Amino acid sequence: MLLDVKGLRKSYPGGDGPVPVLRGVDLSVRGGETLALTGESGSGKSTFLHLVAGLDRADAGSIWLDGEEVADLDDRGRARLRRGTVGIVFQQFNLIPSLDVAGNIAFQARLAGRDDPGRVADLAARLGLEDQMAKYPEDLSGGQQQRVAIARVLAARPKLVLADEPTGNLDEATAERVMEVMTALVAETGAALLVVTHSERLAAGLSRRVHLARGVVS
Ligand SMILES: Nc1ncnc2c1ncn2[C@@H]1O[C@H](COP(=O)(O)OP(=O)(O)OP(=O)(O)O)[C@@H](O)[C@H]1O
Repeated sequence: MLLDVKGLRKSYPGGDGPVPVLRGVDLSVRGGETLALTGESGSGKSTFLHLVAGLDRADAGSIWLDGEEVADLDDRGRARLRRGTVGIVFQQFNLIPSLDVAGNIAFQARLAGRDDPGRVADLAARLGLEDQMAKYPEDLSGGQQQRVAIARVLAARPKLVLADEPTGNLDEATAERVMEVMTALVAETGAALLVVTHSERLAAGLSRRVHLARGVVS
């Protein structure tokens, strides 16, 4: 099993004490699987992705990712996990403003020691970014920034790709093309893909569907 989550709990502080968001989430994902994670706004989808990527700590439960317990890792171990094992496409893209598109796409792959200019060029072409390579993030549209964020993660060849509404800023045709590229590329590398989405259409194109409600996944 690539990802094995058990009994995951997370609360945030609230005025009247901690507010539980995740109340015991269980989820197992094999390499090669593509999943849609649905759930109402505020149900905890982003919280879940951040915990799996080691960006935040859970209150209880376990996250086994590629044979390692994420909670047991120190900062260096988490950094290593984010460099090589798991890649996350953030809702807000989080591109590096001082790097051009080519630099942004290659950045994570370089950190992971998987720098491959051919792959960067191929990803850029497949995501329709080939004419934007010398531009900086501030000169891109929202949809272009979103595609750079996707290319950056895929360039590093992580075993698990997490994506938070990765087509939220794209028109339907572009969204469809981007999802095709994402699923094709994870299939090529045997990776798994977990996509947060509100789109029925997008969810229908993936191999499994899970729903987060009342703090649990079903
Ligand atoms: N850092 C934080 N501090 C306090 N509360 C938080 C924090 N992050 C998230 N929350 C709360 O936790 C709940 C879940 O938030 P989360 O962003 O995980 O939901 P989501 O399902 O991803 O929502 P959306 O679909 O709108 O992006 C929300 O009620 C949110 O207000």
